[in-house]
Amino acid sequence: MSDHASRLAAATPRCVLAPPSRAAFLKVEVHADALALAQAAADHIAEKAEQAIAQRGQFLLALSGGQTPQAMLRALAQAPIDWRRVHLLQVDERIAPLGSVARNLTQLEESLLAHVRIPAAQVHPLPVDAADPLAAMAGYEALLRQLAGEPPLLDLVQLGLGSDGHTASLLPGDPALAVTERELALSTRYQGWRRMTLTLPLLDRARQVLWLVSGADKAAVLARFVAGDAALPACRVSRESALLLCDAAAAARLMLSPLPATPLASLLR
Ligand SMILES: O=C1O[C@H](COP(=O)(O)O)[C@@H](O)[C@H](O)[C@H]1O
Repeated sequence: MSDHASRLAAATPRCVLAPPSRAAFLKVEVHADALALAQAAADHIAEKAEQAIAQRGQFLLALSGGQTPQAMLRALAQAPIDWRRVHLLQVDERIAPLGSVARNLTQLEESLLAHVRIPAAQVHPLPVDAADPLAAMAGYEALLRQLAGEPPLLDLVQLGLGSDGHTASLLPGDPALAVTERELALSTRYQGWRRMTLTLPLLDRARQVLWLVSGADKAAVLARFVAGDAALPACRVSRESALLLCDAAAAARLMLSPLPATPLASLLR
């Protein structure tokens, strides 16, 4: 861990505001390491689940794939969540065979679904196995409207940040980034697979977007993301209801300001 990162973690400035401009303000929490980050993310999701269930009777949660969420999924499996009231959706998925290690669903099943009592009918994998993916996508959009209203509004969407600045399967230069009239889109081939992804309007509408970023290999792209580098697909996602959780290694290149105990802090809650 760099000196800057250790100081950041040691001082435990868990809540910080990342400038550069008011419009780009992002609430950030830095945690000491990947394990602390995973636990914090699981605790946060459990808290949001409790609130949503108390207020609306259900919790609509969309989870990303990749390596970063794995520890969080294991922590989530131990969290006090009423899974009977949860609907679980995927943020994105590779068009790969069922059970393949390339599928985000495979890891979701191993790390979370095998350990919690969520009714099978409330797990909604993206329909990448369909013979006609476009028709299946329309069906999934209808399901979203049925569960989450018109237009659909998810309670919490957890997003990751790829080293190239992609998030979900919204990839640099991909036409799926420009889709505004649909809730789902297909990407071009990327690292061997075409993918299905939630689109920007659906992500932007979520009651909360929870970013999860871990590891020194993400420090450079995270600094660009926090600074609002418009070249990154991840920077296209609204920050209005966003919270970024990262570990100190990923935060090593961030310049952050402590969240003041002023009216501004309450505005951001
Ligand atoms: O390809 C993907 O990568 C991103 C980032 O994954 P990470 O392990 O580097 O955090 C992920 O958010 C997305 O769901 C996944 O399909």
